[in-house]
Amino acid sequence: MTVLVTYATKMGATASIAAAIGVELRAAGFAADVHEIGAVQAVTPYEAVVLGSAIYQGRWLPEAVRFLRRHERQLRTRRVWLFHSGPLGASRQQAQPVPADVARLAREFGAPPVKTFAGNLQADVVLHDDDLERLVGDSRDWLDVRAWTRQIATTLGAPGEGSAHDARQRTHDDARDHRAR
Ligand SMILES: Cc1cc2nc3c(=O)[nH]c(=O)nc-3n(C[C@H](O)[C@H](O)[C@H](O)COP(=O)(O)O)c2cc1C
Repeated sequence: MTVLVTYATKMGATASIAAAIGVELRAAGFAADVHEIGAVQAVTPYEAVVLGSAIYQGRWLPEAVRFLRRHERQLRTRRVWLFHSGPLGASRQQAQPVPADVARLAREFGAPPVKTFAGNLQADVVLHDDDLERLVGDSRDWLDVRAWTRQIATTLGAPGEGSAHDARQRTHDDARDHRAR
């Protein structure tokens, strides 16, 4: 089974989280492709998708939301996990609200609750902004990232296994989408 791990980032923190998820999935025996969202043409080669975005001003990066919309039909027949990266400093462990557009799509996919990961803020990004300057630093929690990924691996089951019914359903839906284009 190959898992797609894809992400939207402005400053790289979410990219490193996605890379760590890929490493952990491979350690669990899965094939995992890790790509920035703009580099992904199709989700059809994948049985499961893990997608994350950085949060800015309470919202996901627009390319992440566009991706979810563009691939909505295919994602409905795949296992989907979503995460976002944001909180810093003293609030780093606080789960962040899921933007309404993302929450609606997550429901469509039957995805589990969106996971919040703590983020990273580099000093050069926030020069002359006193509020943000106080939050500068790397709050990322690699143990949290690994633990969440292990749960995904457990849910996906042993590598190579997969419901034949699920696979048939995906093939059927993908073929229908292809004809509809
Ligand atoms: C201008 C600005 C706005 C931000 N807004 C939020 C926010 O609303 N919620 C949040 O949790 N984090 C917020 N953050 C923190 C970033 O999400 C965090 O630094 C994240 O890890 C950056 O990810 P990236 O490096 O992948 O772009 C903000 C950071 C900046 C610089």
